[in-house]
Amino acid sequence: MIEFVNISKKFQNHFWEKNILALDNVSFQIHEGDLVGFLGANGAGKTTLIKILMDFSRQTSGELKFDSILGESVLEIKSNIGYLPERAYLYQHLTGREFLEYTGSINSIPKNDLKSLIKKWSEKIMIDYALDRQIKGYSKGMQQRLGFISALIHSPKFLVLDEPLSGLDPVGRRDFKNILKELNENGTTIFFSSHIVSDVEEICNKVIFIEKGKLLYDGDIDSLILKHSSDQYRVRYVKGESIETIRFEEKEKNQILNNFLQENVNILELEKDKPTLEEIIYKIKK
Ligand SMILES: Nc1ncnc2c1ncn2[C@@H]1O[C@H](COP(=O)(O)OP(=O)(O)OP(=O)(O)O)[C@@H](O)[C@H]1O
Repeated sequence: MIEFVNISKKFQNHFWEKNILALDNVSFQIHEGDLVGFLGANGAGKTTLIKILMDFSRQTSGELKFDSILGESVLEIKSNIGYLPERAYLYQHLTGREFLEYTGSINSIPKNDLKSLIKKWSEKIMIDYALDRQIKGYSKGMQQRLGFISALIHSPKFLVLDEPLSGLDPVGRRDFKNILKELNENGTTIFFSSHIVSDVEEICNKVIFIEKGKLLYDGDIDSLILKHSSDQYRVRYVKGESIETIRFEEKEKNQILNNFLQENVNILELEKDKPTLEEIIYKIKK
């Protein structure tokens, strides 16, 4: 659907300053139906790449390819993409409703549809109670919710979100993650940046990981975890008043489980001892 081919981006603000290589030969693809988490530390190059994707900034070299599912012309492609920037600028003097009416009209949503879409999304994203207040009185999380609606109100095929979960409380983060999952299940391709590995592990099927402008991993989360899994099993069981955990190799499995059965041990959990995505990312970085 979208392919980044050897994308590099250099910044040089003044001729006497050293170049900053914000992206270094980055190549990967986003396929239709993907829910992709774009991970990287502060300054890794996430926003730079997203700005190139959104055509707000030009790469120094490399190519960005869109396939025809998103449209033939630049205008059509843009109309099929919803975008939430890292720091969305929302017109502070407008009310939430006026702002959504404005974003809906620039996305050519008919007036009648727009009214019901604003109602549906503001209720779902739980900002309906503040729609008639001026945005300047909104908290950071409330502005994030409004920005999120403005990115998706025109039902784009592809959603690009720069740090959509920042500024939200734990309940808000959970709601947003559920909505992202639901949108993806209903066919929207989603690409979002984050610092929080566990959020990405929880909802994404694919991860792109960059460090100092270089791509370190691009692919499926499940196969990455499997690749880094050991041959060990982990069992949690009840022993007296406490819960114990032991680890053992594949070849010891039958013997240990037989022993547990004979002794009537209460097993709470038995699974392959696999690392979390966070542990793997930490390993890849080193
Ligand atoms: N306009 C610019 N001029 C000069 N350097 C820039 C510019 N924009 C970004 N950079 C540099 O490019 C590098 C990548 O920045 P970028 O904002 O893409 O990182 P990020 O991964 O989005 O970070 P964060 O998670 O902190 O938002 C940084 O070293 C940054 O200082």
